[in-house]
Amino acid sequence: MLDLFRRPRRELAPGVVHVPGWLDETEQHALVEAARGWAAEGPGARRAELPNGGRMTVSAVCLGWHWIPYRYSATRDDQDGSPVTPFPDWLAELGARAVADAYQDPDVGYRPDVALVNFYRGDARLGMHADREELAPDPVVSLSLGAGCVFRVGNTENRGWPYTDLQLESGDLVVFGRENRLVHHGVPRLLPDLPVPPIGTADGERINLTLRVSGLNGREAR
Ligand SMILES: O=C(O)CCC(=O)C(=O)O
Ligand SMILES: [Fe+2]
Repeated sequence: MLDLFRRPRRELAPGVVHVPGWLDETEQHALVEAARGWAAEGPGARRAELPNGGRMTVSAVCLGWHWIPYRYSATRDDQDGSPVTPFPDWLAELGARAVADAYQDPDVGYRPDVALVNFYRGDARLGMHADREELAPDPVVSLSLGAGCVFRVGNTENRGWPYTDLQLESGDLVVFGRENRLVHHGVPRLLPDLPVPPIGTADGERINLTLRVSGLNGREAR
């Protein structure tokens, strides 16, 4: 169906692009299935412990490199020490297509090797932060599935004002890179009352994947 009322692609700041409804329902469903598989593998998803002793409210599993606040490792050092789940080729190809579409540049080369797969329920939220553990300057690709949320895009200087709040829905793509690669961002709350297509998420559940280029090139992280 010709979707005349689709929310338009929007560049929020240089290098920060929101593409609503980028994934179709079939692709969303496949990603939810894949996320369930990764979350069930080995020690599974976990709420990572923060340096202050608290735990994140978001539960996550990593692909390619294991992210622990705030470093990468080849092994799940905060779990059973097993090797991290490999990053699949098909996901790298999806990431390349995402960046090409968001930046409207078919020749943009993008080869992600890390994914953080985040599971949100209820009051789960993500405080303002910048993704700065990567050594490469390439953009971050964010794919949203299931329940909607408020996504806060701030500035590169600090975690506060100025910022813009946007609504992310199932299937939405956000890419942030270029001069805003280190922009602060976060998820202050879910929007569980928005309609969600039947893609296999539970009531009120949101799944988000961020794809990144680690720049670690097979080297052991710090
Ligand atoms: O859940 C989101 O939309 C953002 C996730 C995020 O910023 C991260 O994993 O670093
Ligand atoms: Fe992030």
